[in-house]
Amino acid sequence: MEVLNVELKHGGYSEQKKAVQNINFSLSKGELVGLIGPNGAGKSTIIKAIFGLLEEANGEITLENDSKYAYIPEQPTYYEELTLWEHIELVKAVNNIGDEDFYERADQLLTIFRLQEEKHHFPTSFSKGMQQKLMIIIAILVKPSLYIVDEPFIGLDPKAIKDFIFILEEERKRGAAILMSTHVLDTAEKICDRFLLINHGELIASGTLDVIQDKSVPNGSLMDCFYHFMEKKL
Ligand SMILES: Nc1ncnc2c1ncn2[C@@H]1O[C@H](COP(=O)(O)OP(=O)(O)OP(=O)(O)O)[C@@H](O)[C@H]1O
Repeated sequence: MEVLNVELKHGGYSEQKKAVQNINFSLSKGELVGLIGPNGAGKSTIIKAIFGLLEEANGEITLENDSKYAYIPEQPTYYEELTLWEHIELVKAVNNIGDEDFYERADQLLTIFRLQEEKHHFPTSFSKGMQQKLMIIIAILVKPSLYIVDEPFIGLDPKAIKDFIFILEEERKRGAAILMSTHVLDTAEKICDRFLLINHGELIASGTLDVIQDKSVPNGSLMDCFYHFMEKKL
């Protein structure tokens, strides 16, 4: 069953210049799909199009009925005047989450990500990695059907990356679909079911690693395949 369907004819930041075109893909329940491509390829533009935040867009984005989505941005955004715990309270109120185990889950996540001692501190005093963890925690608490995650692996320490990957696995078992943009190809290769390779604003290859290898470097790593496509396009 599809959680997200993207049929983007073109999109960009002005009428004259299209940043992305002919981007068609969908995400099924429980799938983790990697959005891969070099700097400036159009990954963030596609994410903006999904959220309806693009100045110029032509196409159709369909989200499964009544499904909640959560965005984990690369650059953390937070309220300076709220503590970590107040952010958690805000997520509960805004999303009308009545789960009895909400606070228990929140506490578990604070323990996993080693933020218990900072529970009542303001995120302005946090490191970038700690702020990223706050973004991750509040996204998970929403129990979304769809996660859109922008470069989670730069900034998080190795333990946090391991814990985050484990939690994503659990979320997938619950049925959540995940679209993840990343440059960390060795990790993407290990955890993603499928890949969408973007270059110069177009979807140049998509599918499982096997399918991508068949079109580029047989038995190659995702990195080998990526280089192959980049060289071909230059
Ligand atoms: N706010 C903006 N205004 C005008 N053009 C933009 C804007 N943001 C991005 N672009 C252009 O759109 C194209 C795609 O950029 P995008 O940010 O989607 O790339 P990306 O794949 O996310 O890159 P990165 O890996 O560096 O994050 C680029 O040519 C970029 O210059």
